[in-house]
Formats: sequence, structure tokens, C-alpha cells
Amino acid sequence: MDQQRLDSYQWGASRDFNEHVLHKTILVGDSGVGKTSLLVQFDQGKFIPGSFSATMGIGFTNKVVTVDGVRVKLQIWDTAGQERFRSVTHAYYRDAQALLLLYDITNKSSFDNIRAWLTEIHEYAQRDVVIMLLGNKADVSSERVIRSEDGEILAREYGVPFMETSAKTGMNVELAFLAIAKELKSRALWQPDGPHFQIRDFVESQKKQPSCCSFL
Ligand SMILES: Nc1nc2c(ncn2[C@@H]2O[C@H](COP(=O)(O)OP(=O)(O)OP(=O)(O)O)[C@@H](O)[C@H]2O)c(=O)[nH]1
Repeated sequence: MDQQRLDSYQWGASRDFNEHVLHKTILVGDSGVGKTSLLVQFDQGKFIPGSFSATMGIGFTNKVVTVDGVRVKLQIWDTAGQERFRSVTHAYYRDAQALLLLYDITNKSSFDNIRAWLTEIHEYAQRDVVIMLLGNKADVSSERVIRSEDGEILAREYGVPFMETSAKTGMNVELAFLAIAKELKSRALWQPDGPHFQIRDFVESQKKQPSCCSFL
């Protein structure tokens, strides 16, 4: 890899974060599936239990993820899941490079609505946007109504990677963002003769690790 290209990808022309290569990533899914909680867990490593306050509109958090020694900058947008904000959030899809699409494993309608979300994504987002499906609240096993296999089947149908997460315990939260960062870095620094990163293969290989996907 050409060092100059790598340096300009990592550091940009100045030390101003906003002038670096920022990969815009958006969290979408029904209201209450845990988008804000997932972002707070990833950004601050904590879960704030208690009353649910729905996101109004949209906001973002900048986060640096180190991938194979390279700094990858994600600008993560947290959108409001409520229907009344939908026209606002559509406008943000266009320049998104990645979309994390969440449902709640304890809420059937949030899973059933995934197809509608994917239709919207295909209508408003770029054709090559990276999409990852996440079944959140995996810690609430007693209230589970969507089997992990159902998530797998749906993800396979749409050709997107899938994993279950818990914003409460942190399960797979870093892994989900790491996978997205790896894919975006690989695309940004793509070389014709270099290895091509496959996000679905990466996610599947990580799920097979003994340390993966535990609720403990
Ligand atoms: N047990 C458990 N509760 C969760 C998890 N993620 C979120 N919650 C709870 O679910 C509720 C909704 O979470 P939010 O993160 O606000 O959901 P949201 O998707 O951002 O909702 P909108 O802003 O309306 O789109 C809150 O009470 C959270 O504490 C999780 O992984 N496990």
C-alpha cells in the first residue's frame, strides 16, 4: 500500500477531524429497537436503562475505529424510527456509505417491517451502500419472538450480513461496527491486485469464534 495514500486516508490534509475521510453510517429501524442505545454502547461503553425517550429527528457521533492498524473514521447518524420523521431521514440516506438496520428480537412487527425498510433503503440510498441487519435486545431471551434463524434467512434473502446484538450487554456491538469499518476501509483503499474483503464471510467467521455471541 502506498504510504502517502494511506496517510491521507487516515489523517487528511489537516488535523481537523471534519477534513479527514469520514464514512457516513446510518442507524435505521423501527422506533424502540435500540438504535440510540447501540450507539451509546459503542461510543461510551455503557447502557442507560430506564424510560425510553424516542429520538426526535437526527444526530451524529464521530468515532475512530482502528482496523489492522489503520484509523477509520465513522460518522454515525442516529435516526428517529417514528414514522413522522421518515421524510427527514430519507434525505440522509443518499450520501450514506453504510446502513445498520435494526429490529428487536422481542418485537415481531419490528422484524416484519424490515422488508419495508429495505425497500426504502433501495429507493433512497446509493446502490452500493453497505447494509448490515442486526437483531437487537438478544439479552432478553425470555421475551424472544424472533428466532436467530429467521434473521439469518431474511439476511440471506437480501444478501446482507447479519448478527444479533445487545446494546445492554455490549454483545457484538463493537463487532458490528468493526465489520462495517473494515468493509469501508477496504473499499476506500481498494487496489486491483490486493485482497478483496468480504464482509459476510468476515461476520460468519467471527460468529464461529468461541468468544462470539455470548450473553455473559
Ligand atoms: N434489554 C435491552 N433493552 C434495550 C436494548 N437496546 C435498547 N433497549 C431499550 O429499549 C428502549 C428503546 O431504546 P432506544 O435506543 O431509545 O431505541 P431507538 O431505536 O433509538 O428508538 P427511536 O429513537 O424512537 O427510533 C429503551 O428503553 C432501551 O433501554 C437491548 O439491547 N437490551
